[in-house]
Amino acid sequence: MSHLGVVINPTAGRGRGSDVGAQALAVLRRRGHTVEDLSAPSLTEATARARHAAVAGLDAIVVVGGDGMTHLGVNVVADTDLPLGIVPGGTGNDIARSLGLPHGDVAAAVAAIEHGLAHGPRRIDAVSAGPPEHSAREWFVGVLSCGFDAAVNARANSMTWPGGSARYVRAIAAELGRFAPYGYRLTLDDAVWESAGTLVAVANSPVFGGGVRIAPDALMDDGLLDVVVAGPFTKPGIVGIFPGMYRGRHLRHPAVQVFRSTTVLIEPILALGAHPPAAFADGERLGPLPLRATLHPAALSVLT
Ligand SMILES: Nc1ncnc2c1ncn2[C@@H]1O[C@H](COP(=O)(O)OP(=O)(O)OP(=O)(O)O)[C@@H](O)[C@H]1O
Repeated sequence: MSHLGVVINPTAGRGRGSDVGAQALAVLRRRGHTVEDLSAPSLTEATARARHAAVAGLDAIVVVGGDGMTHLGVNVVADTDLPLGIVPGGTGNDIARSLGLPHGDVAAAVAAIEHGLAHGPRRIDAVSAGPPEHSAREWFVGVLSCGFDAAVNARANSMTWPGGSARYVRAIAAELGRFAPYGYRLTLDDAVWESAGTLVAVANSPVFGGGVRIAPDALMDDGLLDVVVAGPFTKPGIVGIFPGMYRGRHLRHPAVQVFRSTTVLIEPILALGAHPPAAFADGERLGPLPLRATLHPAALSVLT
């Protein structure tokens, strides 16, 4: 039996997180594991508690929630041998889905964790990102984005009403109203893309934003980032391309390109367009450009 540190986000999945978390604790304890509840009132405090516990002889950290909680777990265990278990309880759960983890079924999620504990974790790539001139880095495993969707995300987070997906509809409308193409320079392993653009997504996994297949061919264990860039769309152009993105159809558009690279430096070029919005990674705010993202092969152990 294992010694597990569990971090629950009670607010995940529009408030379902605390129920899913209570179920996860009960199932894990019933299965004979020693469980330490490391949850806290905020993401920052939960991260600090998990970091503290991680060095005290746990067999794994288990997060309960959405992509934000996976992001927390990744930032605790990346580049160590401590494995990460995920009980999906978020709204989108894009990373858990990309890993093929069961969602909506706590017992099945716990079975996947136990399978990983018994047979050894799966190693996947993780990405570190931060300002090029500083050593401070944050990890992610999903998608970093610093285009139109990041502006929408930031705006939705600043709104107090309405709730749920209606908030995103309102945020999209507001951001479309003020949209002008952004100016970017991307320096990749063997290419430079310098252009006005609408979207830049640095993808380790294929899906973000609650089911948008932004980089359909991205693999989490191929040692490469899929860097998706979109040229300067008009406002109707953005509206037109969006529905097809759930199926990855945007890649057929001549203004959309995908680069593969192990590292990417993203800089704002104001001579080419507006200042791009601050980046989000795994759905969490990362910070303003310039940013460098570097892929670390097999840097994360996940229980699947
Ligand atoms: N007690 C808490 N512990 C951890 N995170 C919390 C807590 N309270 C609020 N949060 C916030 O929850 C957000 C992460 O939510 P999470 O991703 O787990 O669920 P979700 O948004 O419903 O799912 P998804 O991202 O998959 O759509 C973070 O931005 C964090 O600030």
